[in-house]
Amino acid sequence: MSTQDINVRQKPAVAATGGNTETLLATKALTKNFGGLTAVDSVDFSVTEGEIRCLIGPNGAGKSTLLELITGQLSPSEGDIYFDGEDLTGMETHNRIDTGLSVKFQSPHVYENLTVEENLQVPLQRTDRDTETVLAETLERIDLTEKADVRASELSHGEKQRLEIGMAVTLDPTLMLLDEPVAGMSVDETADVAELIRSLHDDGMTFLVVEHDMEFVRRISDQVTVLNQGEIFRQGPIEEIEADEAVRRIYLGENA
Ligand SMILES: Nc1ncnc2c1ncn2[C@@H]1O[C@H](COP(=O)(O)OP(=O)(O)OP(=O)(O)O)[C@@H](O)[C@H]1O
Repeated sequence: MSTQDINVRQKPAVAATGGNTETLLATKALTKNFGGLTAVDSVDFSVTEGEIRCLIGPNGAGKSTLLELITGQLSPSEGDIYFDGEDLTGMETHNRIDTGLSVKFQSPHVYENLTVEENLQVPLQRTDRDTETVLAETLERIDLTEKADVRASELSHGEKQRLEIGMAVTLDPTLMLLDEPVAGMSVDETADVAELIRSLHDDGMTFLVVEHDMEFVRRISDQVTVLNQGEIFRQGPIEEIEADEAVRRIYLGENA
């Protein structure tokens, strides 16, 4: 891992270069059975370098299962996962993180008794990045510089979520996986996280985001994948997805 400034990434965003279409993550016929239930059903899914891809779908569609297969918390029943040209299938979660994959789960996984800065130091122990520089930049980026010495237990829900995104950011991942990053947040907190994601994206980070909050999806993503009953139901720009009657019936009808 390099000690580069986190604001100066080696791989520029698609937005900045205007046309990189390299596939970063790909699943091939990925399947997960839980007994008689097929939660993820032969899914061919890909994320292109430089994009913010949102994964939506009704409750029980298989979104979290797909994410957990990608992170390695679950093993597939069948199929393969490729990331940055490497076959991840069968690789342990911590080794996947070393390939440039980082994840932030739905509920904050911060260390309540540690300060904000100490929390950010935990993932940095895995790397040879310049701790002082990365800490200062990450604190500023997640807008918690003023609270660097405050215990995580004292933070609001939104601040904890930003801190956990910050912990993932310290690893300078190529692909960030976020599971419902704005669940339970106020409108203002949601806007802050949207801004944080967009700014990380502008610096070249690729995102795969599972989210129910359609206003948030509209703010951050161009391309959306709709999962239904373990299968890809639709993929396309957010405007098309929102205008699609069949999608509205299976999903947006609940939230529109
Ligand atoms: N460990 C498990 N054991 C058995 N069944 C499971 C397990 N995990 C998930 N499932 C089932 O797999 C299906 C897909 O669940 P999953 O949590 O992936 O859906 P989701 O799209 O993330 O839903 P939500 O939006 O409610 O979080 C559901 O029917 C769920 O009950």
